[in-house]
Amino acid sequence: MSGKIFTNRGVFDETYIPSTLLVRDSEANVLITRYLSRLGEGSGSTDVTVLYGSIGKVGIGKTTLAKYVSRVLSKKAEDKGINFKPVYINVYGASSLHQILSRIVSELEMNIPVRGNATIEVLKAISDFLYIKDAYALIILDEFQSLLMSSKLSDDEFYLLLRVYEEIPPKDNINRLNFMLVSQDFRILSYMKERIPQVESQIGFRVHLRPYSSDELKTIIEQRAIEGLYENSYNQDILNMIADYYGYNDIKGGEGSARKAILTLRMAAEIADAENSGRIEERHVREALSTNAVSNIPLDIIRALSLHELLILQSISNLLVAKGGWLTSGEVEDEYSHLSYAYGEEPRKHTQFYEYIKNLNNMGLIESKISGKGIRGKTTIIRLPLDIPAERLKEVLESILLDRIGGPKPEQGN
Ligand SMILES: Nc1ncnc2c1ncn2[C@@H]1O[C@H](COP(=O)(O)OP(=O)(O)OP(=O)(O)O)[C@@H](O)[C@H]1O
Repeated sequence: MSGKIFTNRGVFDETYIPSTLLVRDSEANVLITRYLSRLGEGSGSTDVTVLYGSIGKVGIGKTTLAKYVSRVLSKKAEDKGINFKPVYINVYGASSLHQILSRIVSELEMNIPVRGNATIEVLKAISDFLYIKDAYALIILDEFQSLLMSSKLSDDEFYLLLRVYEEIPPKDNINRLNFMLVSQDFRILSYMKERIPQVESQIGFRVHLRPYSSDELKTIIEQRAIEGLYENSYNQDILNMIADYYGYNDIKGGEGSARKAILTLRMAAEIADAENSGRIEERHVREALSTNAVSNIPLDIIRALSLHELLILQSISNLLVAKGGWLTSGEVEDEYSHLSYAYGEEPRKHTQFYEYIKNLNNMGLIESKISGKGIRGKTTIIRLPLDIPAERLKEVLESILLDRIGGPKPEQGN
């Protein structure tokens, strides 16, 4: 059926990080060198680096850079015989310092119970653990501004976490816990100044990421094309069209989003593939751009959903990707129940499920109506609004769920 376009669809996934970063490589190298020398040095206070983007610009590689740096650091540390443990946490929606510390404990694979322990005890345990293992941790806190803007952590708790070296001096005076704070834009610096000035004044490194220019986007999508598409299925003009469309410059503006450029290339490739064509042509790119399907997912709203709303939305997109059309609420509830177990969660009861459906409907994330009389009698039927593409939503939700609760558990619970 298909097979002339893609060699590896996986490289177009939102969470895929190439083995080398061709753009942002200089920022990556600076960060890697800095952390590496600190790992070697040992002593010193807690190191806090801030990585931030530009107002209103998304998909510009903040998360990618942070994860890439920690990946390379892991390898380099291993070569040097240093026990290095990177921890990545998206703190969007985190409810307390205790919860964040629990995540750190589990990422570090520490075998200690955290429930019932005071926050300070958990932090001490982390510090002791690193001391005993002679290990260094780099804690990446993504979407850090969301914490600063909420009142979930008190100022004291921020200090406790980010100046852990001062609060809990390690036994051998070697600081083993460092932080990288990732944020949407520079306002993180003023929020920090306001709430935690002593941390702000000690920031070791500030890295500002700008939206990508069209040349940078060309490099990024060419790398994906090489890794994921047959060599003769695309040409440079196709890549240029996409990169020029999204590329940012001071005169024309532009979104500068690598995410959208990559998705557009993928969509054009999917359209060509679906036509059983051997090449991606200009019209495929035009269609991918004009369906504009890449831009209609209200990320902010989706990220603010509760876990079970996310699971329900994920069930709906799974079913729509598989079969399209309108779905009955019964089949959505079944799918939701399976999915919840797969993620190790107890599905909510029927009444609550309906509440969630109502909320999602009110927020414009789904459409629902009562079906006319059919074989099954009257029932609520559901679909996604036409401008939200199920496949893309599915990917977005998978990545949000991965950040929130990790991937589905290997064995299907039910
Ligand atoms: N320098 C790069 N090289 C290769 N791929 C990149 C690069 N920067 C971003 N990408 C890709 O673009 C997509 C979006 O990147 P990422 O999630 O890092 O952006 P972000 O700025 O963190 O987004 P958001 O603002 O939504 O949090 C990902 O698929 C990522 O792999």
